[in-house]
Amino acid sequence: MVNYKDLGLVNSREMFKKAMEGKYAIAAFNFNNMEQMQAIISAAVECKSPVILQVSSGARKYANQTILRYMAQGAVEYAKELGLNIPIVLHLDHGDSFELCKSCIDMGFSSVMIDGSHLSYDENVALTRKVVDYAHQFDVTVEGELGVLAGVEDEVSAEHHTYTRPEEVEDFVSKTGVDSLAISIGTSHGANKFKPEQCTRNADGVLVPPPLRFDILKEIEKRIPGFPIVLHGSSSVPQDKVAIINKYGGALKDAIGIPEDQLREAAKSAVCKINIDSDGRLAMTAAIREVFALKPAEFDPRKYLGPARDSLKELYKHKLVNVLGSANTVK
Ligand SMILES: O=C(CO)COP(=O)(O)O
Ligand SMILES: O=C[C@H](O)COP(=O)(O)O
Ligand SMILES: [Zn+2]
Ligand SMILES: [Zn+2]
Repeated sequence: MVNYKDLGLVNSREMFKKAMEGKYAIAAFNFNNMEQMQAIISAAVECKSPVILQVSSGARKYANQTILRYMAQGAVEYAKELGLNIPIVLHLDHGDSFELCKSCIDMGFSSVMIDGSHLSYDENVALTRKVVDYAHQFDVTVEGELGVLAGVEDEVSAEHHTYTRPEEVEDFVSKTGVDSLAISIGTSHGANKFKPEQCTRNADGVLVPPPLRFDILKEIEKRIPGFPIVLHGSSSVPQDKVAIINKYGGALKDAIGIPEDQLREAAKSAVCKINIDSDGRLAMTAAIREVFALKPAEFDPRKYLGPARDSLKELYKHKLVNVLGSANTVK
């Protein structure tokens, strides 16, 4: 048994409280390897921002949960070495069982998500409550979810959005005791968030996605005032990265994300945590493809993972400074 407090990590409670008061959001960036972790931490330190290191089920399979936990522990030391002791949360993304959440809590995660959104309402409440009861003994914070994102939610695939029903949130929050709530208002995972036929085109012929359902968010805020809300599937799918990938042999078709203006607006509301994974994947892939295309004689992984890490760091800094607004909140 390891408690996150002994590793220098923090839970999300204080972070979300400040984000709510300061009208900004905390970035939760997914990581699977050293370069991603370094890019996240160095960006957050330079921006004087708190940050959430997020571990998905795919990351656990790819990199191993224990290794990722040690990397997060290393991240705390790394931040100090870079010159600022920023608050860092180690969070389990889309936990799908009590056992998985327990194993993360027992090995030093400071926050977990239990995603019961695909279950019946009553089953979701019961599972989430069970995780909260365990987690709170160790002061670990818990994110629950109501509503299903379109596309692929880990192994759970949903054909259509099932938007969060505002009339359920009060009951869910009070029965489960969760610390934050992920909702569905039109975002989805991956780099193809909308089909072209769902979009309109602007004067330049560029696809414009349908707006997020801010009306649902407002209704939720009214029913649970001051309660931290989480937005999954919040990559913006930068078109310059998509263009570089396709220029150098990639085949991304109709890639489209959530416009940054809408995330900026969300960050000012009760949305305290915004999840971004796909944008980092695009930044890394674009940088690596470019090196492969322009320097075909390179075979030292550091010669392409290095530029990928630099590009990731720039992307993360942009998110913290220009989109989520969490920069300069750590003294
Ligand atoms: O929600 C996410 C992780 O839980 C990531 O969403 P994106 O695929 O939009 O980056
Ligand atoms: O929630 C989805 C995340 O973007 C990560 O998914 P993953 O399991 O492929 O790492
Ligand atoms: Zn879900
Ligand atoms: Zn997600």
